[in-house]
Order: sequence, then C-alpha cells, then structure tokens
Amino acid sequence: MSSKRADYLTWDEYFMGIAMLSGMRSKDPSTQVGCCIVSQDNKILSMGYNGLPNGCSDDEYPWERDGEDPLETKYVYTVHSELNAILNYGGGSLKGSKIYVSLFPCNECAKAIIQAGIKEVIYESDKYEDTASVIASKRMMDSAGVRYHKYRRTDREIKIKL
Ligand SMILES: Nc1ccn([C@H]2C[C@H](O)[C@@H](COP(=O)(O)O)O2)c(=O)n1
Ligand SMILES: [Zn+2]
Repeated sequence: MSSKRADYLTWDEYFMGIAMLSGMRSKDPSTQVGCCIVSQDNKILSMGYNGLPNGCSDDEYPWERDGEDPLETKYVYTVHSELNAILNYGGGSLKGSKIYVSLFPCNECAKAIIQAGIKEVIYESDKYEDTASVIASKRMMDSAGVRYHKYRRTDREIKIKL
C-alpha cells in the first residue's frame, strides 16, 4: 500500500497562496494586494484584490500615485482588497473568520474587518508599518480583540503553467 504524499501544502501556504494569486488580478501598477477570507473550519468564504468599483473603467481612471490634483490619483477611487472581499461575500456572516492578506490592512479596512467580525489577520508584507494608517489600524484591532500575525514563509516555490 502506498502512503500519502508528504509535500502537500499546509493550510497557511494554501490560503496565502490564494491571496497572492488573487492579487495578481490587480491592475494597480505599483502595489497589487490580494486576500482570502477563511472560516474557522478552513473553508474559503471570499477573496479580493485592489481595484476600481464596478462600472469604473480600469482604462479611464488614473493609476497615478502622486499629483497636484488628488482627483488624478488612484487613491480616491480604488477599493482595497480586504474591503472588496468583505463586500463580495454573499453568504451572510463573517463572524469568527480569518483573513489572509498580502499587505497589512489600512485603517479603513481595519474598521471593516472589525465590524464584519473577522477575528484574525495573517499578513505577508507590512511595508507601510510606519504610516499613521497602519498604526491606527493596529490600535483599533488591539482594542477590538482582532489578532494579527505575520505569515511565516516556508520558501516553498509554486510554479503553475497556465
Ligand atoms: N492593505 C491594503 C493596502 C493597500 N491596498 C491597495 C490600495 C492601492 O491600490 C495600493 C497601494 O498603492 P501604493 O500606495 O503602494 O502605490 O494597494 C490594499 O488593497 N490593501
Ligand atoms: Zn485598506
């Protein structure tokens, strides 16, 4: 009798892998963020990536980071991946779930995460950790009892030919 495979993906690799793959759908030229919301019993509930709201064309809206006129930058238009995943969920409650996300949630997404009842954040990058947005995000999550921890990289490489 043959024994089971030993090199299967761990749950964390699987869900962070899906978060990263989702981020690859983003049209943002500088930062692509993806996330995956998972129930307590490891069922995928929703996914998201950063992009424009429905009906707003990727080709017509700006993707600029800087500009004198904020209306000509992406920041006033993009929906963050976490908010997209929360809003995309059609199944009822996200209470007690976890979110795997490739970049630490901003303060606005932290509010949505808390209000949706998500209890754990597993993040990959924290490249904006010194910004007021992320400091505020951590403060709110601490107050609300949302746990967060960095994804522990395993250095596994996944190659998929599409
Ligand atoms: N947790 C986050 C943080 C940021 N985003 C989005 C918002 C923008 O599309 C992009 C950040 O752009 P940058 O300032 O790095 O050029 O990432 C998100 O979806 N989730
Ligand atoms: Zn955000």
